[in-house]
Amino acid sequence: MSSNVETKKLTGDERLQAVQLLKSAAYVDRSHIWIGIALLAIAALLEAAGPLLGKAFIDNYLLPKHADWAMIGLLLCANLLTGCLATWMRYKQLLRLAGVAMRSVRRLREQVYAHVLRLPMRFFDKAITGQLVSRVTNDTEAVKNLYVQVLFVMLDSSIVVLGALTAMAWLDWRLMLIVATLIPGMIVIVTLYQRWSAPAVAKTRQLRSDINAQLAESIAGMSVLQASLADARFASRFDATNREHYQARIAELRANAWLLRPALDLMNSVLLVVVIYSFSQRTFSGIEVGILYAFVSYIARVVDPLIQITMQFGQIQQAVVSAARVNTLLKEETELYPDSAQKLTSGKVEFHDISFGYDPAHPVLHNINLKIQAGHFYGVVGHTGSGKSTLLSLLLRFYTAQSGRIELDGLPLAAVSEEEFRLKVGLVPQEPFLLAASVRDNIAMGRDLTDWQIQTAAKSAHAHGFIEQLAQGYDTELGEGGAKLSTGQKQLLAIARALAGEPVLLLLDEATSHIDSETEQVVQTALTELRGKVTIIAIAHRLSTIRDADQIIVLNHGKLVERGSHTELMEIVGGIYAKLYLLQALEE
Ligand SMILES: Nc1ncnc2c1ncn2[C@@H]1O[C@H](COP(=O)(O)OP(=O)(O)OP(=O)(O)O)[C@@H](O)[C@H]1O
Repeated sequence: MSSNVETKKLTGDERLQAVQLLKSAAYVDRSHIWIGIALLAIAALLEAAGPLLGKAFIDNYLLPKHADWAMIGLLLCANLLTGCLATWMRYKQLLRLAGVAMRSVRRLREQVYAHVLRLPMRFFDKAITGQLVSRVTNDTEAVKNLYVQVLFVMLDSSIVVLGALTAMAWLDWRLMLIVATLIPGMIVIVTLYQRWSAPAVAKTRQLRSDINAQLAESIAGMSVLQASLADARFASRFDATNREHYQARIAELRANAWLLRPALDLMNSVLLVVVIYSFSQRTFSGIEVGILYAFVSYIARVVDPLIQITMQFGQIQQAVVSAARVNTLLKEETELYPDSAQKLTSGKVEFHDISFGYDPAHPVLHNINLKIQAGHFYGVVGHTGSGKSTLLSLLLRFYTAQSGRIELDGLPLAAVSEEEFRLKVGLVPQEPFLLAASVRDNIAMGRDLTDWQIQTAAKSAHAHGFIEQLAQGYDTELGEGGAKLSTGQKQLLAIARALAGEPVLLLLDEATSHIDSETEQVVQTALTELRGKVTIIAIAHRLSTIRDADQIIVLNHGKLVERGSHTELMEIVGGIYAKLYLLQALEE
């Protein structure tokens, strides 16, 4: 995830693809863009007419003392009208172009988020949460800046400059050429400024990303952080990063204050001196004064837009880098499953010679062969790190085995459509993930379930009783992470959620490790009642949970070493299960 785009220079290809992404995000709004540009052009041209009207007033009426009030009134009205019209058109185009920018960023954000939701679990093994959040928020925001800057500031400024230069050329092309020297002069100054400030700008961005990452990390691990009295250490680490960020920002502003503004102001003043001096060299006639007025007005008008144009190059660069990062994320491959109509009905599972390693060079599962009968209850046990969760992850299609095959209902796992698979394979993880939503929403999880289905699932999970006791029953809002429930209740709710999809296969990954013995009894009863209806595979550290399973599978260092019922396994002299069981019995 921490792609090389983060730090290295972009290649031509990456740049091209990033620009393509930017174009495609705004493509549907292209008609708005053209209308916005047309409005902008008209507004800029109307504004460029102002000094010309001023010049006509000075040269034709003020200096010759020609009091033609009708014409003077007409000129004033024209000035007022062009000003008002230009303002109105700017307002209309701002609405259009800002709308395009906002919608483009919204589309891009939705596209990125939808993509992230479909990425395989192996992606999240490497992903850094803070960076990922930054990709979806900051980087797409930088892309929005591009639309606002390029479409709005650059176009606006270019049209203003072009209009002013054309009017100046019409008045006096030689003087216009003098003014036009502003353009290369400014490009030099701004390029120097950007070179000087680039390291500080890059550092600021990096540090902002670090701040995000630190925040995300501390919030995710808040309980551990507070319990281990690490808050002071984390706060001082955060302070250090924040201070560095502040210093980098100050360095950036210093470059602006010391180099950019003074150099540009100096150029502006020198240019005015040159223009006024060249006027003084000519015959001082009434007509020249009007032109001088128009020129001074135009110079004042083009300086700012020119600064804006040159300053935008850096912004564009940043937006392209951001778009390239977003693009790298969008290019992360998602798993594609067929749109097959095959239905899962029985929940029979077969592992055929499965070997797998997160790093293929270091397998964690070796030649697993296992047939799991439909409707039966299987327990999986083994020492820590023996590969139990990995076995479930393969079955859940989170990862794909390097060799061997897994079949569900006699079909290769990859042949089942995503919708059917997620509907018919339920998972109860060790940490129940609850949304800050109502009990009902937490069970339905966006699926189109009826109240009856939700309640039936809750009853099967033995959760209905405590839900009814809650203040608003199924409508009770649970707060973030299900803060209002006990750990056991959360787990029962997670089981209800898994059952609500009416799965044929239910997987429990240490669902009873954190709950009290009483709730464990409830879970055990629920599992027993599901026998014959749903195939259950439960990993359990607490062996009492799976004691009554039809079959218990024992893994050791990634190999399937024992299998059988509790009684059968207890009879194996020196067997791993028997040892684990006796050890737990002693502890209790
Ligand atoms: N996402 C991962 N990336 C790389 N290695 C992993 C990943 N998840 C697990 N492993 C490694 O794979 C091996 C098997 O881990 P697994 O989680 O399957 O064991 P487990 O039997 O479920 O352990 P536990 O009982 O502690 O949960 C371990 O060596 C572990 O370090």
